[in-house]
Amino acid sequence: MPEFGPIGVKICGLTEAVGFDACVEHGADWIGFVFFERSPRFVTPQQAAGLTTRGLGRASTVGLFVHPSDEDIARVLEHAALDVLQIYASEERAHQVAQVFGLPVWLSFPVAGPQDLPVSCPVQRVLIEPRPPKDATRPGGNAQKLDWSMLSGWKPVFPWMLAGGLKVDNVAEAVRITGAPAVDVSSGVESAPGVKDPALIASFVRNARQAGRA
Ligand SMILES: O=C(O)c1ccccc1NCC(=O)[C@H](O)[C@H](O)COP(=O)(O)O
Repeated sequence: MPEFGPIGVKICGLTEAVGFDACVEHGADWIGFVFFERSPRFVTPQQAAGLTTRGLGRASTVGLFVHPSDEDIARVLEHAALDVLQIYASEERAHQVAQVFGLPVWLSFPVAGPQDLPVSCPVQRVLIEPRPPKDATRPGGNAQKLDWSMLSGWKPVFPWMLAGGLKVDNVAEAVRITGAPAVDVSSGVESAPGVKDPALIASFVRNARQAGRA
């Protein structure tokens, strides 16, 4: 798998070949698939498998699961080759998933205030995301932005990624303020929920990379 450069870029919630191919062409480090049925970005294991084969060896694939059982994950892995499991669950459950499947696990940390920022990394990487509103129908992918200033004094020594409300025109500022080593976007590179826009993907990757070099 490619090593990521100054800043890692993940594009999440791919549902179709046009968007997937744009991620590969423009050099995204990770491409994410959402296995959460209530999401507009939901894909079946078979759909994900069809897409992952298009980018073999050129980008890592990430499967996103919300409070999954082992069977939920196993059902997907029967079809789709995933490099990383990103989960919304407790730290204990994330650790268990890593042991059961032997794959790198990333855990989402919903953050409402500085008290929610993790002090250690229970798995391979943590995702720092805004805590969703109470009436949200999903725990992420809501185009909701974190108050980045909250992270300015937070200096983790473990791998992490910034997510939530990132866009072509704010990713550089987000990286500058937070010092994020990697960024994750979904809504910000879409023309409609679940439909990725190749031009926005290209600009997002370029702007994130430039920010990482600054
Ligand atoms: O995207 C979804 O529909 C989704 C459903 C359930 C859990 C998480 C989900 N998305 C998470 C993400 O795609 C990423 O965290 C993303 O970077 C943040 O989303 P966005 O604010 O839309 O860029």
